[in-house]
Amino acid sequence: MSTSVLKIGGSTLEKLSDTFYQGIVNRVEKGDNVIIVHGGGPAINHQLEALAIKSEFCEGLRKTTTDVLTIVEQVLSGQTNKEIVRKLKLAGAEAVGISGCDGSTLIAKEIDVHKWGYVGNVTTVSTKLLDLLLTNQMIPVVAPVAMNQLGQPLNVNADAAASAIAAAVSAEEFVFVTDVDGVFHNGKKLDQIYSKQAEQLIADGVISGGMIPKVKGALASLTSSLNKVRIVNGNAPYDERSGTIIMTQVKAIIS
Ligand SMILES: Nc1ncnc2c1ncn2[C@@H]1O[C@H](COP(=O)(O)OP(=O)(O)O)[C@@H](O)[C@H]1O
Ligand SMILES: CC(=O)N[C@@H](CCC(=O)OP(=O)(O)O)C(=O)O
Repeated sequence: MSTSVLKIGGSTLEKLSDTFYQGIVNRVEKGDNVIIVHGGGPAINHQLEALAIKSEFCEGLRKTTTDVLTIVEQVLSGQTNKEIVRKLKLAGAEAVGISGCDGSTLIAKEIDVHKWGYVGNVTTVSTKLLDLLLTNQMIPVVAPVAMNQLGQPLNVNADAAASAIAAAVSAEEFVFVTDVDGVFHNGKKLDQIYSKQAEQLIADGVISGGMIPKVKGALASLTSSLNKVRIVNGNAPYDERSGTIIMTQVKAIIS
């Protein structure tokens, strides 16, 4: 039995087909463990705009005031999370939507209150609730809202939350599902990139914006049990050649 973590980006959520969800359910029926971690940046933007609440990004992270935090939690936990749960139910599986606050799944620490406000980096992952759900054939669907040690909710980038979870559950597979076919360089999709190359592409500005936390999250989760992470398009058919694979140099030479 293998454990997979799928991070579904807000960029692609609205466009995912029934076949995508059916694919997840088929895997669960075969006995695989699947954990979904989702984003929802565009839906948060939409709601903030509707309420005329200003929000800006600094180095890819949303500056999160008390007002922004309320909307982030409402949209991610209350809206986006439940939409995914319902899609999975329609596809034939039981799913349970949680946020990182539930069962202390994600404990985080403020990165820099002056710069970002209530934004955190995950410091601890508890896998208890995830295990409980998986052993009962329920798909955990995790919204990236965490808590600090004092119970203060913190907004966490969804790619970083997924990466922390993939490492904590020792996932055999970790996939970022987004709105592009993979990492592009000079107009061409890169089929695979090694860790050093990935760092260079970030430094050169080839990998920018929302692709940065994905590639950094992929690099952070690479271990001996997880030697490759894939970035794929949620709206394209999935096969062995799909997307961009991020892998460590050493593993690439051995395999
Ligand atoms: N080198 C690159 N290759 C592909 N996409 C890139 C690259 N650099 C930046 N991007 C951007 O990253 C985006 C994906 O990140 P993001 O919009 O945050 O998606 P998600 O909501 O799925 O997390 C792409 O749509 C693209 O605009
Ligand atoms: C701190 C921070 O920036 N949090 C993100 C959380 C959602 C997210 O990451 O959504 P995507 O995966 O769709 O980008 C935000 O507020 O937008």
